[in-house]
Amino acid sequence: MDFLEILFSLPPLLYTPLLVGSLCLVFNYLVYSRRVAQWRKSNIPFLSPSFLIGHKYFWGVGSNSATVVPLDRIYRENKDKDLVAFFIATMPVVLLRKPALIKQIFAKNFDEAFKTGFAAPHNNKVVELMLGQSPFKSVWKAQRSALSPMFATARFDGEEFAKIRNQIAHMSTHVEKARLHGKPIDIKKMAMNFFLDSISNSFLDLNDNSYEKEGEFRKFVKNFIEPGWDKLLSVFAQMHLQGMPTLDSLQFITQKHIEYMKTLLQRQMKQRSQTGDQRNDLIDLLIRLKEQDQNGKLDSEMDMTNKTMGLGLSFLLGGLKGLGTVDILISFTVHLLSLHPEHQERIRQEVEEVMKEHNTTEITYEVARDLHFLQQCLRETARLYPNTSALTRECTEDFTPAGTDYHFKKGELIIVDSYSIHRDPEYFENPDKFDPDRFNPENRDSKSVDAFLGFGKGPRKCPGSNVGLLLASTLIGSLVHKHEVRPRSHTKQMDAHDFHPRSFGIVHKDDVLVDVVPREILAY
Ligand code: HEM
Repeated sequence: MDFLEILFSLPPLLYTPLLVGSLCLVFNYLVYSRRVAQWRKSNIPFLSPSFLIGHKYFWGVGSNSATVVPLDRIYRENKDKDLVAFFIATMPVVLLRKPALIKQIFAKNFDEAFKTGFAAPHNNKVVELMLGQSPFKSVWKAQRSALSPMFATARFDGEEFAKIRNQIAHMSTHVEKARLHGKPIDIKKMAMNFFLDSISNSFLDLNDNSYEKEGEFRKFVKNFIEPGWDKLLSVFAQMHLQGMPTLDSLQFITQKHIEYMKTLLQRQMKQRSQTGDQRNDLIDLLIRLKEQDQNGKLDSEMDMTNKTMGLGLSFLLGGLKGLGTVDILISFTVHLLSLHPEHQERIRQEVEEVMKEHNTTEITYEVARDLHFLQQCLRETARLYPNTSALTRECTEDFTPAGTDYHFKKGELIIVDSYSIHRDPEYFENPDKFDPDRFNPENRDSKSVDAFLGFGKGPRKCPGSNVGLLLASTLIGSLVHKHEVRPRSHTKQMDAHDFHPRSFGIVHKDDVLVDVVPREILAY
C-alpha cells in the first residue's frame, strides 16, 4: 500500500490535516531548496533550515522569546561573517552584520536598488501610500517633502508649546494624586497619555485629556499597537506573503483601521473648513494639499481623497514606527534613570542652568530644545532598547555591494538587527552599561556613529526623531526637575527576558512602576 492509499483509508477528519500538513512541508522544501541554491550561487553564507520549518531559534517567538532573541543569537554566532542568510519559517532573509555594508545598502545605494521593508498588499494604493511603499521613488519623496513642516520642531515654538505644557500640567496633577495615595506611577501609561494627547491636540486638533477620559484616538492607537498573537501573526503573514492579497483579518492594517482614521481626518478637515481657523497643523496641511490637488491634474488611478488620506495616515502611523516609539523610549529612559540617581541629578542641574540662560522658571520650548545631557540619555536609551530593532529593506534590482562578491537578487529581503549591533563591544565599549556620555559629541567616533541605528539610516531614516526627542525631553525634564524617581517594579536594568514575546519591536512586557518623591520634601 502506498502513502496516499494509507492516507485516504483514514477518516476525513484525520486525513485532511495530514494531507494539508504534508503539502505544506513539500511546499516549504521547494521554497528552501530553490533559495538555498540561489544563495550558494550568490556567495551569500546561509544557515540551513531545520526540519523544513525555518530556523529553530525562531520556534519560541511569541510564547517565550521576543523576535530580537533569535536574531541576536544568530548575530553573535556568526561573528566571522559580514552577513548571513536564513529562514524565518518560510521567509528567506539576509541579516547584515557590518555597519559598512549597512551604510551602502541603507544610504549610499538605497535610491538605486532598494525600498523599505513590509510589502503593502497589491492594488491597495492607500495602504501603499500609508506605508510609504509606492514603487515610484518620486511618490514617497514628494510625500515626505509635503509632510516636512510637521516634522519641524520649530512648529512647537510660541503658542503651540502651551498645549504641551497643558499635558505636563495634567501629568503633574496625576503624579501628585498618586503620591498622596501612596501609589506608584505606571510610567508606560503616563508616557502614552502624554505622547498621544500631545499628538492628538497638536496635530489633529482634538481636545483629549486621557487622565479624565480615554479619548477615541488613544483607544484606537492602543488597540492598534498593543502586542498580541494577532499582531505577531499578521506581521509574519505580511512578510511571508510579500504583498500578495490576503484576508483582511490577516493584515496588519485592516480595512477597519483605515476607515476609522479616514473618518477622523475627514471629520476634522470638515470642521476646520467650516470655522476657517488656521492652526498650521496636520489638518491645515491636508486641506491645503487637497485644494492644490483640485487645481492640478488628477491622478486617474487614485482619487484625490485617497491621496490626501494616504498622506495623513502615513503621518499618523509614522510608517508604523512613530506611534508607540516615543512612549516606549520615555518609559525605558525613566526606568534607567530610576537606577541612576547621579544622572537624575545632572538632569536637574541642567534644567536649572538652561532655565537661567533663557531667563525663565518654566520648561519652555527653548529650554526643552537645549537640554543636551537629557537628549544624550534618550539616545543612549535608544541604543540599549531600540524599539524598532529589525530594520528592513527589499532589493528592487539585482545588486552587488562595492568591494564584495555578494550578489543580491531582486526581491531579497534584508534585515538589520539594531539591538545586536548596539550591544556589540566592537562598536560600543562596555555595551550593556547605561552611559549617556558616550553620546557627548566630544566622545563620539566614526565607528559608533555608523553603528548607531536608533532612528534608522539613509533616506528612509526617521523624520520625526527631533519631534520625539523634544516631547520626551519636555516630559522627563519636568518630572526629574521636581522629583526624584525611584524604582518600584524593576530594580535591575531590564534585559531581553523582560521584552514582550509577542511584540515585533522591543517593548517591556510588564508595567514599569516607579515612586516619585518631590525634591522639596527631600530638601527637608
Ligand atoms: C523619538 C522616538 C522615535 C524613534 C526612536 C523612532 C524610530 C524610528 C525608526 C528606527 C524608524 C525606521 C527607520 C528606517 O527604517 O531606517 C522610523 C521611521 C519613521 N518614523 Fe520614527 N521614531 C521616533 C519618533 C517618531 C515621531 C514622533 C514620528 C512622527 C511625528 C515619527 C515618524 C516616522 C516615520 C513617518 C517613519 C517612516 C520613514 C520612512 O519610511 O521614510 N517617528 N522611526
